[in-house]
Amino acid sequence: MDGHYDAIVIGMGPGGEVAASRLAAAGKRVAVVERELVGGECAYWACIPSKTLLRPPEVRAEAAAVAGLSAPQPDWQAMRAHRDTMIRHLDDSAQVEGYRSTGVTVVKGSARITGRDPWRVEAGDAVLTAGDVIVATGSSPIRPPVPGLEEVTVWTNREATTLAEIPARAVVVGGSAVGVELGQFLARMGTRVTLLQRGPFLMNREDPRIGALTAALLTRDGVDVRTGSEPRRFFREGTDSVVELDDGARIAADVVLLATGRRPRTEGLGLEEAGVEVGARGLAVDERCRVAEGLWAVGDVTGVALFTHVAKYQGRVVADNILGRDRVADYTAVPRVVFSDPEIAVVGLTEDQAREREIDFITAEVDLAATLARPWTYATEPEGHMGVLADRERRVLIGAWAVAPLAGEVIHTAALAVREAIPVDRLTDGIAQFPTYNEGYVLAVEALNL
Ligand SMILES: Cc1cc2nc3c(=O)[nH]c(=O)nc-3n(C[C@H](O)[C@H](O)[C@H](O)COP(=O)(O)OP(=O)(O)OC[C@H]3O[C@@H](n4cnc5c(N)ncnc54)[C@H](O)[C@@H]3O)c2cc1C
Ligand SMILES: NC(=O)c1ccc[n+]([C@@H]2O[C@H](COP(=O)([O-])OP(=O)(O)OC[C@H]3O[C@@H](n4cnc5c(N)ncnc54)[C@H](O)[C@@H]3O)[C@@H](O)[C@H]2O)c1
Repeated sequence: MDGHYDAIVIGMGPGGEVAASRLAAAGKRVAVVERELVGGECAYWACIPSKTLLRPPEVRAEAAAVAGLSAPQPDWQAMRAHRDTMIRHLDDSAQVEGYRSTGVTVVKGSARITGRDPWRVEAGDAVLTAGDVIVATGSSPIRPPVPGLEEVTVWTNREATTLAEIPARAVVVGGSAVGVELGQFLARMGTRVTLLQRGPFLMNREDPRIGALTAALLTRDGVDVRTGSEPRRFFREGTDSVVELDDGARIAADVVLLATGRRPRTEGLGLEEAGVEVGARGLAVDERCRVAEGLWAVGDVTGVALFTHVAKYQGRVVADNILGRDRVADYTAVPRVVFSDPEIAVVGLTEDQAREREIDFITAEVDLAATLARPWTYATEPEGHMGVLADRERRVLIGAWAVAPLAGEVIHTAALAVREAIPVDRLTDGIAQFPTYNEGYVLAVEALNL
């Protein structure tokens, strides 16, 4: 395994996988180092299990919401078995074999950078050198520094997405993507969920309107949403995990689910020793995802935007640059979708971001049920809201959002408009298929009255 390679990839989540596959396909000698499972957090403990688990309760709720159907009963054993299939029973041997069969050297172990010029990486007994190293080590959950956390039953995304039994009571700490998705899942599976969010709004990276719509959808599913609330201490009482809030209130639960954000996984990589600075947000990269000469980073570890599609995009950017095709990353209009029911989808700038950039902007919102036919053919109690933000001067969309069924699909129409700066006049002249949720965009853009 020792030897010199064209490129070494550290971490084989989605970012590392895309970079490694592209470089290998282009004929480069590639070694990859993975300390857990090839596929990374996304494949085993994040995107894939969570979206797999969310789907049956979503279908159940959809069935209950159309005329003439009654809600099917969830079969937890079958759901769990399918989740286990989707996460490959936490076995990556087929993935490892797949890479080896294409000539990629796969080293299982924790990588450490021990030299530069050429870059030298050690993992277990292996010593590898290469002209290019790509750090793709992802992120770990943040544990809030609250006293007593070690005394209670704590779940991070790992325990929550591989859960074997549905807990009776859960306190979810954090009200953004992880808290909303997993909080809704648990509530729909019968858990009594209390969700604590510091600050006044859920989804606090987005506009407050989205936070309000999110709170409404969770509340409808029975989640006790407490904004402006955070744990002051945790303690155990018998078998209960008790959370004491900053206002003194106490909530007894079976599990405390941490959904409090993530930090870059850079510890133990030997970066500082190699003269590479690591910031609190992650490994700072330039517009080509370069950290230093011959050192690149992709995915969550860069802190740019913690999404699989961004990790994969950065993997493509880095592979192209290493292959001599100069390529600069453009993060305009990255979709941000929370797979709740209904879905929450956002793209482009929030109002605060537009203000910070001193853009003269205008917004409009449409109530989809009040304006479109599709919500009525979709469900007996239709719902859905869609909003747009436009730059008055440039006459283009700079942001859009939807909280509606299929919003995660529909948002790509707006993503294209924002990314390509399609003039508002072209958008209002658009013809969307009748009856679809997509028709909402023409109405929303018209409502801007630009
Ligand atoms: C519950 C949850 C649900 C999510 N759902 C979505 C979703 O639906 N859509 C979406 O776009 N994003 C989602 N995300 C975010 C997504 O999981 C991450 O953005 C994505 O996994 C980042 O990919 P990555 O390649 O940067 O890192 P990771 O997937 O974290 O992979 C990094 C890999 O590096 C390895 N590694 C780390 N250090 C070393 C080392 N020193 N040596 C060797 N190997 C190392 C790790 O073992 C790991 O396999 C979700 C996140 C969570 C927590
Ligand atoms: N569908 C998706 O694409 C998807 C799904 C899940 C996660 N992710 C990604 O994973 C990353 C992690 O998600 P996340 O939701 O854990 O993190 P986040 O950083 O997006 O949100 C954390 C939330 O927890 C709150 N919080 C933090 N500490 C708290 C405390 N002590 N008490 C109460 N509230 C507290 C914050 O105010 C914030 O709203 C995100 O960047 C997200 O993009 C994406």
